[in-house]
Amino acid sequence: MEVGFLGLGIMGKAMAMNLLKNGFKVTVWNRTLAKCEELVEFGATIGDTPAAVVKKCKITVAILSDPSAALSVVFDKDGVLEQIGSGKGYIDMSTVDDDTSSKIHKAVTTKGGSFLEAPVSGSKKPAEDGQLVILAAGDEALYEEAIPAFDVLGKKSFFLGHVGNGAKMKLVVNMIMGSMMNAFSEGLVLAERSGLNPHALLDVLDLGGIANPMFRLKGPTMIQNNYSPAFPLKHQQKDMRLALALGDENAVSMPVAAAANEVVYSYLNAFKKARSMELGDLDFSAVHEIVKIHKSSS
Ligand SMILES: NC(=O)C1=CN([C@@H]2O[C@H](COP(=O)(O)OP(=O)(O)OC[C@H]3O[C@@H](n4cnc5c(N)ncnc54)[C@H](OP(=O)(O)O)[C@@H]3O)[C@@H](O)[C@H]2O)C=CC1
Ligand SMILES: O=CC(=O)O
Repeated sequence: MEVGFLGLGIMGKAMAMNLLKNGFKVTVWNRTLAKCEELVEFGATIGDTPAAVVKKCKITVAILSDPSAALSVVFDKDGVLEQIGSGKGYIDMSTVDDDTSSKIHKAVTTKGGSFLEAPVSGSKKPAEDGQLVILAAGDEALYEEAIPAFDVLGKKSFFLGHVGNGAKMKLVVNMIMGSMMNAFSEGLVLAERSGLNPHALLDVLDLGGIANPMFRLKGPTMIQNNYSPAFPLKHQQKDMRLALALGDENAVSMPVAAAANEVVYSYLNAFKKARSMELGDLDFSAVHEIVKIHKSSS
């Protein structure tokens, strides 16, 4: 199966590599073209533009940073729309809001192509290991056609119905994750400042009812102040922002998520403040630094 792949960031690189290692023919494009070279060593072909990739491949997958990147790759000059058409499928795996996804869906289908949104849950390591959870919605025939690729990329795929449902599911999940990360950071700081060993806290958490892979994976590195990016903080803040907007649209009050994103006691704008301190490219667990700063200054 020949697949086009747009976007070779942390996730895209790992995912495209998995496809190559599993026998797919992959044509890649990335805004910073130099990032394509590494994949060529593993058999990838480079497309000069998104349009060139779509022209060559029956199915093209994209995973890009945010709504504006997702729209730009489709609608700008040399973009996906220039070559999409009957018999071609476009699968956007970026985390975006349902409005963005719907705009892309409308444009692609107006030109006769088929569209699937398929954001993923799971971070750099699950992407490398082919253990993502795929949250697909849109064209069911394209979903069925993409199953061999999804089986390589993920451990489980969900088909959630019409376009927008995948985007919304992903935002709900990441809203919960962002709120949990704030609470976890506060717990680590509270343990340390009250004279407890934070490693003992991790052991206790891991044996109880709130044990989870995120605490297990991130806890030890957070204690070491190591925020090497797997899921960049700037993307987590984008997801909190989009989830809060979804809450607004549906008249759902989300004080915990709002607090995580906007106002938590006196460290206002936890995620936003972290961005302004240029922590945005670090892992989202770097929110821990903000909690620590606040706890020192209060
Ligand atoms: N990292 C993670 O753990 C997870 C991330 N996600 C989501 O997946 C998506 C990608 O994440 P990740 O790989 O971590 O992000 P990265 O920041 O590592 O990569 C972003 C990608 O988007 C491209 N890009 C950004 N702006 C534009 C633009 N205007 N036009 C064209 N291309 C652009 C970048 O190109 P360039 O190289 O030129 O900058 C790069 O390929 C995001 O939506 C994120 O929320 C979902 C699950 C897990
Ligand atoms: O979107 C991030 C993730 O870990 O999932």
